[in-house]
Amino acid sequence: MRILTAAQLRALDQATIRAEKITSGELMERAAKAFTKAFTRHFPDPERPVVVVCGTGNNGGDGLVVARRLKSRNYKVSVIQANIGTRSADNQDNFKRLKGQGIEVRQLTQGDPWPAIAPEAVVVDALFGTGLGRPVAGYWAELIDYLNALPNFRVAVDLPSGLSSDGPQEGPCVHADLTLCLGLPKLALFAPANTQLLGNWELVTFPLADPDRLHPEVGGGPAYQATLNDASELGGLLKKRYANDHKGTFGHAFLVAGAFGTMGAAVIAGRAVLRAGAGLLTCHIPRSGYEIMQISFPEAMCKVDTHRYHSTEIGDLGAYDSIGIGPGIGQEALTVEAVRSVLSRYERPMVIDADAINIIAAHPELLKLIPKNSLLTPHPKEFARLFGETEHDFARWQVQREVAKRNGLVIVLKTGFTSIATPGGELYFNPTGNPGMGTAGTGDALTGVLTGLLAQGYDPVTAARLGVYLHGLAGDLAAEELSQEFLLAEDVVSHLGQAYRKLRE
Ligand SMILES: NC(=O)C1=CN([C@@H]2O[C@H](COP(=O)(O)OP(=O)(O)OC[C@H]3O[C@@H](n4cnc5c(N)ncnc54)[C@H](OP(=O)(O)O)[C@@H]3O)[C@@H](O)[C@H]2O)[C@H](O)CC1
Ligand SMILES: [K+]
Repeated sequence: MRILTAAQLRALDQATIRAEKITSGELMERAAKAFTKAFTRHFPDPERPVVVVCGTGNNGGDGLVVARRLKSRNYKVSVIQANIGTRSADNQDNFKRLKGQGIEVRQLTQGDPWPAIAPEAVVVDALFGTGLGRPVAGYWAELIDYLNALPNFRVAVDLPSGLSSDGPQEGPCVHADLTLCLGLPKLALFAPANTQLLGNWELVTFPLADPDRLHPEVGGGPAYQATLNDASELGGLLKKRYANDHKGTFGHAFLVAGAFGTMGAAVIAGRAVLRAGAGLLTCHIPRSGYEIMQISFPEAMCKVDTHRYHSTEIGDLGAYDSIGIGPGIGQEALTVEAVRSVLSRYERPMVIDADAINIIAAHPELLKLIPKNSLLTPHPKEFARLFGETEHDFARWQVQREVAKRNGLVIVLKTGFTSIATPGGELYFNPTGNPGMGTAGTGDALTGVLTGLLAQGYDPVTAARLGVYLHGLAGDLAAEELSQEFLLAEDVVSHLGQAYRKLRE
């Protein structure tokens, strides 16, 4: 699913109107109908009052339609009409259509005292959406502050009012508890800095023209900002397994992980390699890790380093279909040389994580040695060490894209909505995963999953998109069963089976 800018979304609306020979009012009706359906799912009790705060653009127009539709479902709904500017045509029409419906409408004009809102009411925020042209200021900014200070539950129509859809946040913004985003996702939904403003968000879909078919009109195509990975597409990318396949078919993965005190990273990553479906796994570990590995993970083969505590000399790499390097390896001088040697000798895409990333950050000349199309999986701090600090999320995505393209790498930036930048210049966002996965070892599990997918012959971009999705979905399924608090990395790994099953459905 494409992520469009506000301007592209406007063009897509127009393209939909032309292609389907509908009016803009009918399109607004579609959007508001879908919103109302989602809203009533969240708030099934019609006795709970709903106050819709409407602006004068089409976001306000959506709000007016939502009020009318909620009223027809017997909700106790009223409207606060903020007279911000000139009403859009569809706003005007829908304002007229409120008459005679028995809906209380309170007008709010600059300078008016703030309207009282009962604390149990759900506030529907329809002041501004994607048409925001500048930071909100003056009286309307104070209205936003007033709404934010209320104890009420706030549901944003499309976006929290005041949120910049395509760039860093400027100015005041409604703090939504729930955002029901209309039609297609906007980039702002994925920015970690916007988490508090958006609350939980959901996409509310309704029939819109396909932006890929209409991209000349929408001004998109390669210029689309990004893509949100969805199950329907990813499910189709899973490889089939055939009766005569065997462990050789599914690849032999090699993992360089663990050191004295961090052998758990090797165990978790190793399990994930095989649970993701690789046929064979060899782990390179320091001598002191040998018993730990063999006992806790008998399915793995071990190559033991000459050093007792660290990996220092890594032998022949020719036999392996994929390599994962980094979890728990530390940054000892001899390990740095071992990493350098692996990077310079291996010629196929590999997975580089954790300490291997920190080693590369400390020795930038290593970046050029990384085999083309390899996967780098930094979290934001590691990303900053590698590629420098950025001012905001949007700038970081830009840098992520540039460095992926320039170096021919797949860069997996691990955030709430992990982003994947490809050598071809695309940016994908992942929708699965939950805060319960912020626990030790889940990153090692991801390294394992990605290494396991590469071993099975998935191309690196598909491996990244699938691996991040499956890892997050396994975490979601585990959290559903066990709670977010309880979650351990091994729970994520042990739910990979269910995640595969669900994705194949
Ligand atoms: N396909 C869909 O998803 C559909 C979504 N729809 C909804 O339409 C809005 C976008 O509507 P639009 O009319 O383009 O814009 P807004 O309603 O968000 O706001 C425009 C009005 O607000 C004024 N404005 C903008 N910034 C400010 C500001 N900082 N201070 C005061 N006033 C501001 C603007 O006035 P200008 O002076 O800038 O011209 C407009 O009056 C989208 O979010 C969805 O909710 C449609 O229903 C169609 C389908
Ligand atoms: K809004």
